[in-house]
Amino acid sequence: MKVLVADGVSKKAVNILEKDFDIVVKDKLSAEELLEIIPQYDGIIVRSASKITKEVIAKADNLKVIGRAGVGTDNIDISAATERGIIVLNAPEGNTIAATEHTMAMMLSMSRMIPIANETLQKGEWNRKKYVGVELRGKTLGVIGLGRIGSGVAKRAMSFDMNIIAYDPYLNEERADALGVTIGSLDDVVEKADFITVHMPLTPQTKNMINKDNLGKMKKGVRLINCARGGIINEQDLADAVKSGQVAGAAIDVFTSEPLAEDNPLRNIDNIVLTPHLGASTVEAQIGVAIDASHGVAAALKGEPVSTAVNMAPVSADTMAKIRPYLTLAERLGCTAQSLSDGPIKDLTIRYNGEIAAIDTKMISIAIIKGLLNPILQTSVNYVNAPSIAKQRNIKIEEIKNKDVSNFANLITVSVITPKGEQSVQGALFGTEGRIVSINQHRVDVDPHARILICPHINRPGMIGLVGSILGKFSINISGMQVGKTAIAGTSMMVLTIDDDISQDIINEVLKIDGIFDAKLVNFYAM
Ligand SMILES: NC(=O)C1=CN([C@@H]2O[C@H](COP(=O)(O)OP(=O)(O)OC[C@H]3O[C@@H](n4cnc5c(N)ncnc54)[C@H](O)[C@@H]3O)[C@@H](O)[C@H]2O)C=CC1
Ligand SMILES: O=C(O)C(=O)COP(=O)(O)O
Repeated sequence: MKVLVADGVSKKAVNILEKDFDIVVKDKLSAEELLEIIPQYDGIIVRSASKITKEVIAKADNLKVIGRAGVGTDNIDISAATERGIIVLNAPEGNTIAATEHTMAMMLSMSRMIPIANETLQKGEWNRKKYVGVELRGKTLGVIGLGRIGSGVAKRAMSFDMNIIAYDPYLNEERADALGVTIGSLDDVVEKADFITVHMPLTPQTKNMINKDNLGKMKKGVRLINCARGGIINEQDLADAVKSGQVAGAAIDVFTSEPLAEDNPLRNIDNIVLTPHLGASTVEAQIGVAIDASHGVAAALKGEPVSTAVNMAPVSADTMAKIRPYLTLAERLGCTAQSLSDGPIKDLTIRYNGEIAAIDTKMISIAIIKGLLNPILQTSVNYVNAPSIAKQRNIKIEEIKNKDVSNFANLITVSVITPKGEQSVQGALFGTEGRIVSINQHRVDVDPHARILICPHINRPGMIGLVGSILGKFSINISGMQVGKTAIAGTSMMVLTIDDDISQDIINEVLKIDGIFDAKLVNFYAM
C-alpha cells in the first residue's frame, strides 16, 4: 500500500511507515496536483496546509485513511470521508505544549512590544520611550475554551500571578476546580478580562464569537490572543477596535485565509503581532505529531482500530487496552456467523457474558459487524463505515450483556437470523488467544485462522475419513481437526482447518457424502 506524506510532516513519519508501506513525500502540494495524484494512495498524512475537500475524497478511490499530524481537522471534509469509509485521525496531544508556549510567547511579546521594538532597533532606532509595555502580574486573563491548550495556558499564566476566568460550556466543574480557575459566562470573560485568549475549534458556534458587539463591551485597553483558528475573532472588527484604541493590542497566529491574504485587515497595524501559524512549529511537537499520526495511519491500513480516529466512536486509551485482545476474535466470529448463514441476515444478536460484560464493548461489536460484512461486500468495511453499512442493509442489531457465565471467564456469542433460521457461534479469550468454543451448540475448540470447513454430520463411525479422503483426492492439506460434541442426539460437528484454497466443487463433493448435513467454508483471509 502507498502512503503520501505531505505538508512537510516530519521525516519521522517516513521512518515509521516505510517498513510496511511505499512512501511518497511531497512537502509542497498544490490543490490541482493533490486531485490528480490522490487516486494512487491508500493513506495520506497532512498538516493544515493541504485541503482534503469533498472533491479530493470523491477521487480518492483507494484511500483508507487520512492522518492529520496535528489537532485541527477543519481542512478535511470529515463527512465526505466517513461516507466513503475513510478513517480520519489526528494527533491531538503532540503539539499541545508547543501551542501553549506559543500563546505565552505571543502574550508576552505583545505586552512588551518586542516585535516592533526589534524591527525598529534593527533599523537603528533606539526608542526606549515609545515601547513601554504592561505587566501580566495581577491582570485577569480570560481563557475561552479550556481544553488541552487553554488549560495549559491558564496554568502557566497563574505562575505569572494572573487571575484566570474561563468560559467553556462543555467543561465539567471537577476539571475546572482541579485547574483552580474561575468559571464564568462569555459575558463575564468579556467584561472582566484584561487579556483574552481563545482555544477552541472553529465551528458555527465559535465563528465570529468575538465581534464588534462584544469587543465594545470589553475593558478599554484589553489585549487579545488567537492561536486557535482564524475567524473566531472577527478580523475586520478586531482591526477596527485596535485602530480606535478600544483594544490595546492583539497577537494572532491563525487567519481566515492562509497563507495570509494581502488585504487581510490585521496587517500593518503596530499593536498587532502576527505569526504565520507557528503554534505547532517546534522540533519536539513536529516529531510528536508525526509519530502519533503515522502509528495511527499504519494501524488503520492494517485494519486495526485507531484510538485517535475522529470519525469513529471515541475510545479512550484505557478502554482500548482492554478491548484490543478481543477485536480479532470478534471479527472472526462475525466472519464465521456470515459463512454459516444461508441467505440475508435480518437480525444480529451479540451477547457478552462474564468479565467482558463490564467493559465498553462498542468497538468489539463493530469488529463483529466488520467481520460479518466484509466477506460479502465489494466495498471495504472498516471500523468507520461498518455500523452504517449494517443499517443500510436493514440488519437489526441487539447487544445483550450479562456478567454471569459458566465454564469461561468471558464469552462472546454471535447469533444471526436469516429467513432460513438461526446460526450461532461463540468465542472466548484464553490469555490473549481467541478461540471458537461453540458452533450451533456444538462444543469445539478451534483456533480461528486460515480457512475452516464446518460440517455438521450424523454421529457414526467413518464420517471424518470420508471427508478427509475427498480433500486428500484434491491435494487439500488438513492442518487441524476438531469434532464437536452436542446434546443434540445423533449429530456431530466436524471442523477442519485448511491452509489451501478450496473450491466450491470440492465442497459440493463433500456435501454429496451420505450423513453430511452441511459443509460451510469460513475463509478468514476474506475478512
Ligand atoms: N496555532 C496552532 O498551530 C495550533 C492551533 N491549535 C488549535 O487550538 C485549538 C484548541 O486545541 P486543543 O486545546 O488541543 O483542543 P481541545 O479539544 O483540547 O480543547 C477545545 C476546548 O474548546 C471548548 N469549546 C468547544 N466549543 C466551545 C465554545 N463554543 N465555546 C467555548 N469553548 C468551547 C471545548 O469544550 C474544549 O474544552 C484548536 O482549534 C486547534 O486546532 C492546536 C494546535 C496548534
Ligand atoms: O494542530 C493544529 O490544529 C494546528 O493548527 C497546527 O497546524 P500545523 O500542523 O502547524 O499546520
